Amino acid sequence: MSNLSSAPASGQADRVTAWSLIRPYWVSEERRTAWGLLITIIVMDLLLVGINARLNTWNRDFYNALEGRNVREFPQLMLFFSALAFAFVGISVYNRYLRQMLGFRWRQWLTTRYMQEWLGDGTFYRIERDRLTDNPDQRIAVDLESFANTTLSLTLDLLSTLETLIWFSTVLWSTAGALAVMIGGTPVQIPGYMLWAAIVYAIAGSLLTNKVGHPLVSINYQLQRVEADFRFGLIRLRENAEQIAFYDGMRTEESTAQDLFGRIRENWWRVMKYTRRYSFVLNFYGQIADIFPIVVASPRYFAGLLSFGTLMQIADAFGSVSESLSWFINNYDTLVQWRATVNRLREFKRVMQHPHLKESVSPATEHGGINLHYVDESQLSTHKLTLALPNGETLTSVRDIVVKPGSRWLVRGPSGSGKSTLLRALAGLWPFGEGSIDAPVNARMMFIPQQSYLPVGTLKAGLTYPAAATDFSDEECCEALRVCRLEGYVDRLHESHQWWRILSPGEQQRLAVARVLMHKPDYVFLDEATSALDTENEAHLYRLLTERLPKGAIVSVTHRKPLAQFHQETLDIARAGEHAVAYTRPPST
Ligand SMILES: Nc1ncnc2c1ncn2[C@@H]1O[C@H](COP(=O)(O)OP(=O)(O)OP(=O)(O)O)[C@@H](O)[C@H]1O
Repeated sequence: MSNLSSAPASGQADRVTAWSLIRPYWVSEERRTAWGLLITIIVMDLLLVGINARLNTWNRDFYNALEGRNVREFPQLMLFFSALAFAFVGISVYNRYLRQMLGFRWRQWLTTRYMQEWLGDGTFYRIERDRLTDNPDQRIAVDLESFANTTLSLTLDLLSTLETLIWFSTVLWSTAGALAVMIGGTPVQIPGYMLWAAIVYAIAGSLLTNKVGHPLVSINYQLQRVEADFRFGLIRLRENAEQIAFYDGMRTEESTAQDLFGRIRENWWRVMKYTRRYSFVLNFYGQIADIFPIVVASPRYFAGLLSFGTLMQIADAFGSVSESLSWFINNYDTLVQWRATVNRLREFKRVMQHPHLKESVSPATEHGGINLHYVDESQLSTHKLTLALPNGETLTSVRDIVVKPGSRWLVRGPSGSGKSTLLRALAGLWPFGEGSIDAPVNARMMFIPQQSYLPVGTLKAGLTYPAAATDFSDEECCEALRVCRLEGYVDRLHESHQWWRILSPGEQQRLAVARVLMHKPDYVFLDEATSALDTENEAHLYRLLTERLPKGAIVSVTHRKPLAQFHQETLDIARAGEHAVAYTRPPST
């Protein structure tokens, strides 16, 4: 039994945290490789920081050698520098290579999982039907990539930054010495004063940057959304190029595209405004950083307590410490984008985990919704079925029907009365309303809409969809094409095209019927599936269906009177309020 309207354990939905997005990969079946790569990268990072630290002492010796015009030590120092530089280059290159490898593996793992979750159990359909979230394609294609790579680089950079901080803090503490100041006439020693100066300097900068740049988080979230909307708008335009050209709708399309772009522009101005503000802070901070340590250390240098080499070493160490402490400032842009990406993925994950969430609070399902039961019977039946819209408004009530194997049903009714919605409910895609449906548990069902979906690929793949092309022989496909009067395409079975652009609507409808003939479902539901065909071709296809699926039930939604001859039962659907309820009557021509 499946109750489509079953409410989720609400409350759990909001528990999607950044950590719950990060964790799964690191405990997955790929964890060994993942941790192996991560640890190798961290070791390399440590080596790089070690080399930098060694260069810091080299700096002191180098400047002291220069100041003392020590020609003998100079070549040795250059040789040592070359060795360090070579090691640094080699480790850096492979460090980056492995980071890219790990980032991609993580993205690949996430993409596979998200695709499974999105496509599984009709979630993608419910998300679109109820408009639960925007642009899921962007979340899978762009946000996951950015999430994996940015999380990785931020974490690794933070780790090596911490190591740099510890290392160079010790250098600063030990080399700069204590500063003697007079407070209220009493001499006071401040040990490791350069370190304190670096800490105060970095904290002040971080607080200021956060204050100035904070609005960028939500602006970036919006920006990603409007960028995706704009891209989607252009894709729709491209997909419907012919129709737009027929309508001569270029002006309207241009203004729609301009409107969408206008929203990007609006957001972009805001991004620029706040970026300008925080760039001021960042640049002032960067400029002062060059001179600040020398100014602070100069009293001890002028007092002769520091050599020139040590002053340079202190300036270098101060730079490293304040740079490490300014990690937050330096990565503010990236952090802002990362948070926006995480928020988008959290929302997407929440919606995927609970695609029924909106249904459970919809007025249309608060009294139970339509219950779809899978029963061990060969017939399909409805009980006290009322179809409604997601907002609870009643569409129509449907008289109880029993669709037996081999029976032929005609569903009729005015446009918008709810005929397609009834098919959606029978397919388990529409929970809004009341009553129940008993569907045969092992029956194979096929729903054929007016315009059938054709995947990208060969004509054969389109014909055998949703089965794989390899599930049917070429002979079976050719035969199905021929009987549906598509013999002209028999030789093109293995050609790959965007077939929905090549085949005429009528040909696409014939292809859909050929698909049905090959799959031989127990139940076939045709929703205006032959509307693009002439009466003779339409009758030919219906004759084929009834002859070749003698035991299959056929349910047709159509406005075409001549089709009545192929059906024995009729279900008339009435709009709510126009007639009391929907009713059945014998077919009439
Ligand atoms: N996802 C949805 N959200 C809100 N309303 C919807 C949704 N899908 C369909 N509707 C509305 O439900 C009503 C019935 O639609 P349905 O497609 O079932 O009509 P129909 O009888 O098949 O019409 P036609 O004969 O024109 O194809 C329409 O008014 C439609 O706008």
